[in-house]
Amino acid sequence: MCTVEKRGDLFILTITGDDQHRLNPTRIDSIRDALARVKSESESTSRPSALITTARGKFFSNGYDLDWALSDPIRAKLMSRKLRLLISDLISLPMPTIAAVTGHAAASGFILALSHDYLLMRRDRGFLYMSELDIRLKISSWFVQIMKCKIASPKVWRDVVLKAPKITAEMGVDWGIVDSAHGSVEETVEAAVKLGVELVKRKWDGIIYAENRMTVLANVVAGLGSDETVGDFGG
Ligand SMILES: CCCCCCCCCCCCC/C=C/C(=O)SCCNC(=O)CCNC(=O)[C@H](O)C(C)(C)COP(=O)(O)OP(=O)(O)OC[C@H]1O[C@@H](n2cnc3c(N)ncnc32)[C@H](O)[C@@H]1OP(=O)(O)O
Repeated sequence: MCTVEKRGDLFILTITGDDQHRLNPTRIDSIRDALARVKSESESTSRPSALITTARGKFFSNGYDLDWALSDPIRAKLMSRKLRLLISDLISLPMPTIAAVTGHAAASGFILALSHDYLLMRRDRGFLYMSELDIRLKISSWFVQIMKCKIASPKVWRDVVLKAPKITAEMGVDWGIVDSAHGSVEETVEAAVKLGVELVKRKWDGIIYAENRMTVLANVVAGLGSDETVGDFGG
């Protein structure tokens, strides 16, 4: 499901498996467990660190596991609640976070990538794709909150949700979604490591870093807990 490698002061969380890395409770729990290990280790050493999240294979994450969820509304609510807990873990993590997107990231998989402080992406393979319109699902209101906090342009919000484009890394850089595009999986991860090392050099206090991130993302934090998001079945 996922592994965590310590490389110097960096934690590299890799979503594993040759499937689509669909977000169901089992996979979400495994990522949350990995984040809990990262948090606890960083607190025990009290050394500044940074998290890089990447994935093996063709997919970063192809979004919710709808096959699992569609059989029962309770399952959909559970999946949504667990994803909101995972995003909350990321937003409150006491270190900088970098998504090294080396494959497709669709809908909640896109949101998982976007919920990192930085989003680096492979140029030749992989789409960021908010697919709800194409698959006849109502987008979650809290997804839009995250997009509005992370992407500057209302025209981009409109296009991402109401045109459901398959966004490449280069398009993502142009639209202000992706921080940088890279030639291969290796180059994307290498660039993420380089960025992580630079950020760790600043020796910020992790608690203060997390508090400031949550202040910047206050609207997202508020949306993660509200029952409204669960009620609208928007995840
Ligand atoms: C009773 C229950 C009540 C309701 C229950 C509700 C459920 C929950 C509540 C609702 C929540 C709302 C919010 C929803 C959240 C979700 O997560 S829902 C799930 C969303 N997931 C999806 O919809 C999946 C979307 N993914 C896809 O459509 C595809 O997997 C893909 C991402 C488009 C990839 O397609 P695929 O064909 O597999 O891709 P490839 O073969 O890799 O590539 C296709 C061609 O494109 C070329 N290519 C790939 N990357 C690039 C690139 N970067 N640049 C250029 N070209 C690229 C690739 O080479 C292929 O080209 P060809 O070889 O020529 O075909």
